[in-house]
Amino acid sequence: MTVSSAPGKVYLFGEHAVVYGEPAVPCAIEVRAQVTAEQRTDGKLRVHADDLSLDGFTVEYDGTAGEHPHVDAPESLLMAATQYVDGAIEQVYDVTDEDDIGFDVTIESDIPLGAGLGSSAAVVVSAIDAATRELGVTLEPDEIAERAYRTEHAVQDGQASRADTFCSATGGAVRVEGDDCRAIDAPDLPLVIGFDGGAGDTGELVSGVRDLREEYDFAADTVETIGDIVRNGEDALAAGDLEELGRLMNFNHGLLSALGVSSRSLDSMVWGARDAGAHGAKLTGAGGGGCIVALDPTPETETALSFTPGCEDAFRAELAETGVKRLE
Ligand SMILES: Nc1ncnc2c1ncn2[C@@H]1O[C@H](COP(=O)(O)OP(=O)(O)O)[C@@H](O)[C@H]1O
Ligand SMILES: C[C@@](O)(CCOP(=O)(O)O)CC(=O)O
Ligand SMILES: [Mg+2]
Repeated sequence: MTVSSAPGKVYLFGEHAVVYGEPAVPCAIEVRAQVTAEQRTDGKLRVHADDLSLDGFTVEYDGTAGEHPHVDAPESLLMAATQYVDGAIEQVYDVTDEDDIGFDVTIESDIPLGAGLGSSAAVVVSAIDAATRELGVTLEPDEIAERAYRTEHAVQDGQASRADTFCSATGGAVRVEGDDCRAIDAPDLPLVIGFDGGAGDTGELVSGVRDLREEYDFAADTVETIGDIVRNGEDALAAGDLEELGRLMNFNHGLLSALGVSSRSLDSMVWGARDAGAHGAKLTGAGGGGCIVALDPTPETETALSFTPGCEDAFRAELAETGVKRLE
C-alpha cells in the first residue's frame, strides 16, 4: 500500500489567460488531497471518494474502457466525478505497462471541489504518484506534473494549462507560460481565502472564455492584458512589494470579471476584503463560484470576510513549500 499527498493552489495572477499561452503565477498552499493506492489482482479499479458531492459514494468497475460504474447516480455527474481519477490510472498504466493490475484507490481531501483551489490537480498528482509507486516505479515531480497535465487536458476537452498540475507536483510559487514551467522565489505572502461554499464548472468556464475570445477582438486583447499584468507582477513579487501586488490582483480580477467568470458572491467577497483594507483581492481558478484570494498581513480581511454575505468560510493559507509528498 502506498500513500501520497499533493497541495492545492491559489492563482496570484493569470488563470484563464494561461490556457492561451500567457504567463501565470500560481502558489501551492497547505491544503492537501491524499490518495492511498493498493494493488488488486482481479484487474478492477475500485475508487473510494467520500468527499465527492454525490453525497459520498464508492464505485467499483472494470478498468475496461467504456465500462460504467454501477452506482445509482446520473451519468453526467458520475462522469464528472470519476474521470480525473480514471485518467490518472490510465497514465499509471502508460508508465508501467501493467494494465492488467487493478487498484483500490482511496481519496481523502481537504480541498473543496470545483472552488478554484485546484482539487483536481492535487487528486491527479497524488493518484499518479501513489499508484506508480505501488507498482514499484518512482517518478520525478516534473514527470508526474507532465502526466497529470495530460489527464487534465483530456478531461477538460483539450483546454488546460500546465499551471495547476505543475504547481501541485512541485510546490512553492511557480511561473508557467506554455510548456515553460519553473519555480520562482516568492516572499512570505499573507494569503487570505474566502470561500462561498459553491463551485464552478472548469470546463464550461474555460469554453466561455474561448468563445468570447473568438468572437471579440477586445476579449482577445483582455486575455493578453492579463498576461501584461502577470509580467508586471513578477517584479513586484521579486521585490516583495505587497501594495503593488495587491493593485495588480485587483486589476486582474476586473479583467476576469469582464471575461464573465466572476459571480455575485465572488465579487461580494472581493469587495469585503478590499473594504477591510486588504492590499488586493481577486477570484482564484476557473471562477463561477468558489474562492477568492486576498493579501492582508493583518487579521482584518479574515474577520470581515467571515461577516460578508455569501462567504461561508474564511481562512489564512500558508504557502506549501513541498509539492507531492510520499507518506507511505
Ligand atoms: N476529494 C475528491 N475525490 C474525488 N475526486 C475529486 C476530489 N476532489 C476533486 N476531485 C475531482 O476533481 C473535480 C473538480 O475539479 P475542477 O472542476 O477542476 O475544480 P478545482 O480543481 O478548482 O477544484 C471533481 O469533479 C472530481 O472529479
Ligand atoms: C481556468 C484555468 O486557468 C485554471 C482552473 O483552475 P481550477 O481547476 O478552477 O482550480 C484552467 C487551466 O489553467 O487549465
Ligand atoms: Mg481543476
